[in-house]
Amino acid sequence: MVEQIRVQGPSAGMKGELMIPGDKSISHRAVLLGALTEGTVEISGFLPGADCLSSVSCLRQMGVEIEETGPGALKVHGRGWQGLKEPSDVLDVGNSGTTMRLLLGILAGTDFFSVLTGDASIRRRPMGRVTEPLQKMGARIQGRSQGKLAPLAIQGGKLVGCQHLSAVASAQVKSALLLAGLRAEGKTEVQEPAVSRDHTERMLRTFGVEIGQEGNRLWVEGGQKLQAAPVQVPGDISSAAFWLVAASIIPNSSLYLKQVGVNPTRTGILDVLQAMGARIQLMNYRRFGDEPVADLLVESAELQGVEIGGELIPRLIDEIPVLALAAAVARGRTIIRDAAELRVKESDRLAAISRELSKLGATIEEMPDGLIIEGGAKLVGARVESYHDHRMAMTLLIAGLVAHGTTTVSGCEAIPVSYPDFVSSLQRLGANLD
Ligand SMILES: O=C(O)C1=C[C@@H](OP(=O)(O)O)[C@@H](O)[C@H](O)C1
Ligand SMILES: C=C(OP(=O)(O)O)C(=O)O
Repeated sequence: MVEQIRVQGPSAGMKGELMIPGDKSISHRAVLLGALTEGTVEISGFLPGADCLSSVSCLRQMGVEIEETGPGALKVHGRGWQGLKEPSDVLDVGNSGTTMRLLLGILAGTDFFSVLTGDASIRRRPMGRVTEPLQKMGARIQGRSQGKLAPLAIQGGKLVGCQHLSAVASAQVKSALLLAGLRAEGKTEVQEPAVSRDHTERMLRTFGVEIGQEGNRLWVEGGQKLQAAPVQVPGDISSAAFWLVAASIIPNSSLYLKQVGVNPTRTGILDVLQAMGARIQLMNYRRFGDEPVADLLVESAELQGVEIGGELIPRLIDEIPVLALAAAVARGRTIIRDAAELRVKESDRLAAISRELSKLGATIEEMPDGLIIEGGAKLVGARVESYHDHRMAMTLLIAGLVAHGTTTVSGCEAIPVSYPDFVSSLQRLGANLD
């Protein structure tokens, strides 16, 4: 993927059908949890994004055999915790926070030593939210900043079940602690301030694990085994979000997005766009295993500003950059609150989106935990920067489609982290790129 892409705008209406690539969160879990079963997990619709491939390569270093049997088709030969091998070199998670945090939860319950690192962005991201509760369960973890920053060294061993109260609604924290809990003595409980995505719980139940639940509080008893079952990965609503916004804000557009995961812990973007006046229809509602799926038809619409915050935020956390673009061209003001988590993603997404959309003519004020966006901007092309953040790069390319003139987006090499076909899909839909 080239580092820099130029877009000529404004784009004519976008029309057509798109198969949305596999869900990143579910793809990670299919291989990571698949490796913990004692059978063969057949996966279809796996996302070949760089982040998920980092999960695959770390597992292979731990002796897990993962075969590619076709496009998006993998066979994971599970080894159970006992069958995992001490990696003979450092595990590199690349740009993937999900790989690092879920692997920490798994490694805590092994009987060997591992070292985990990643790229410059990963080495800045907070890991104390996972390492501290794992240490409380008995894991021995060391790293920079008193074990809060990667590289991290972890010596697996005997764990004891604990009660954890997470300060953030984070599926990565919740998943790591539940996984460690499966290897701990007794009961492990995790409570989060709001519900985060629940793919781990759904997949663990599919693999035969019993999980207790009362509202935002979950618990597992240690010593449970995972049984292999096939996993069909739905399309990623976080990837569909770019098309939902593009088709809404480019006049005369109509896009049919196939096979999109519509798990209610992920559909905040649909609720908010619909509240803004977007024309989105859900069709052919069905299930892929335990995950709900639908096709989405989106057509251009006049959008209006909204105010969002609270429990909605974890349901659309990764979509906020592209939502900010929709808000910038909508009528009226949008206020986004309670989204300070965006400051500790691949980039500081609150700072990045307000700075870069402002360069295109948007009026955005950054708050410590959100954004105030004055809508009605007439965007004009400029040079913009993605900070090596895949979601920033894709948002800015869509912004370039509505801006008048040339928008030059740098940092596009990050796009394959979550959406390897994004640029070719844009071209197929007629976007003027070079
Ligand atoms: O568990 C997951 O697959 C993810 C959880 C979210 O992160 P947090 O757990 O840090 O909220 C999300 O932003 C990330 O893209 C993927
Ligand atoms: C934050 C993201 O992923 P991760 O935390 O896995 O790096 C993302 O994909 O937007």
